[in-house]
Amino acid sequence: MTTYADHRLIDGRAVQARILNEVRDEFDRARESWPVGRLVSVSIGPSPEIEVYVRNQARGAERAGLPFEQQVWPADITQEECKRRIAEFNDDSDVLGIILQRPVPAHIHVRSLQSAIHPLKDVEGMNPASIGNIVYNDIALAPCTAAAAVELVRETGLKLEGLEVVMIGHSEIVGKPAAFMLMAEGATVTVCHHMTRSVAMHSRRADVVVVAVGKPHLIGPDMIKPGAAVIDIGINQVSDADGRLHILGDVDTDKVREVAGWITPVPGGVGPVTVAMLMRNALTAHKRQVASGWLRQETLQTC
Ligand SMILES: NC(=O)C1=CN([C@@H]2O[C@H](COP(=O)(O)OP(=O)(O)OC[C@H]3O[C@@H](n4cnc5c(N)ncnc54)[C@H](OP(=O)(O)O)[C@@H]3O)[C@@H](O)[C@H]2O)C=CC1
Ligand SMILES: Nc1nc(=O)c2c([nH]1)NC[C@@H]1CN(c3ccc(C(=O)N[C@@H](CCC(=O)O)C(=O)O)cc3)C=[N+]21
Repeated sequence: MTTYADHRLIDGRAVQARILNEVRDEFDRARESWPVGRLVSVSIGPSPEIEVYVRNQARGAERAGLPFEQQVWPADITQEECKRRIAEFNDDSDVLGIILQRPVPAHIHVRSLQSAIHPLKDVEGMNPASIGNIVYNDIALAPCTAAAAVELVRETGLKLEGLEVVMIGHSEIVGKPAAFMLMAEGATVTVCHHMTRSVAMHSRRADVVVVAVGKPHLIGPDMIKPGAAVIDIGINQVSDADGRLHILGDVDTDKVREVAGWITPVPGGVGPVTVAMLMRNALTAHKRQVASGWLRQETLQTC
């Protein structure tokens, strides 16, 4: 197989560090004018898979200088009680943003809860209003993972205008918003899903391939144009022969890196940048809360 001199891994941890430093500096400045509240993470029921990224979010918040509160609600909590608690957070000016961790138990209607989070506190960009705004090219509060994918394409230095991008996977929280955001940046976007006749036929002619499916090693080197950028969003837990758990992306990284111009590793690629985008969204949410007078009344009361 040909090895291309220009292949390189994109270091998501370095991108994360840069963004978190910027966000931290901005929060330091913002605090001189207005109090900055805390982020509240809500998990419903125990879930080991959620724990990893909640821990990463907590670390990211610390590095951005933001208080982070982790709540775990009982697995048998009712939908009504969840909504009541979310409404309390909406009204609490010390709560900057609400993160509703997925998955939730089967009896909980997650979309309905996401709608209950006030758009000004929707730091994950999951409220239907936030997702709808993406159609209008208003991408300031976009879903963090989709935003991370776009950020990592920018990191390659490729000009997004006119770029041929193939998005593999079209879920509501990742693939669809990522496709819209890339369109907003001027890319020509093809979206593939499980009914696409030949994903390889599309991906092979793309300048950038973004993958969010959830199947380890779905994307091999024969599916990538030499020199293309590959953004691997997949996070799949697999156990090795000794029973130890590892995470793998959707891309066969070792083989694809021989062909690709740029590739994001897993771990150390999209995951850390997703956490950074969450903190950037928190900053945007704070600014919007100030601009809309949301924090004014409370501050006057405490003066
Ligand atoms: N790094 C991060 O921050 C995050 C990572 N993830 C990871 O990203 C991956 C995807 O997550 P998510 O979008 O929530 O997953 P979903 O299961 O919601 O969506 C998967 C998508 O892949 C499509 N698909 C399934 N099989 C194929 C196939 N063979 N070829 C092409 N498309 C296919 C599905 O299409 P259809 O609907 O037509 O079946 C669907 O649109 C997971 O590994 C998840 O862990 C998710 C969120 C955040
Ligand atoms: N409401 C909600 N918001 C989410 O943001 C959300 C979600 N639900 N459900 C599941 C996915 C998954 N996800 C990850 C984010 C970061 C890492 C991450 O930081 N990963 C590191 C380290 C992984 C490790 O330490 O094992 C890495 O890839 O390098 C992983 C996974 C967020 N998700």
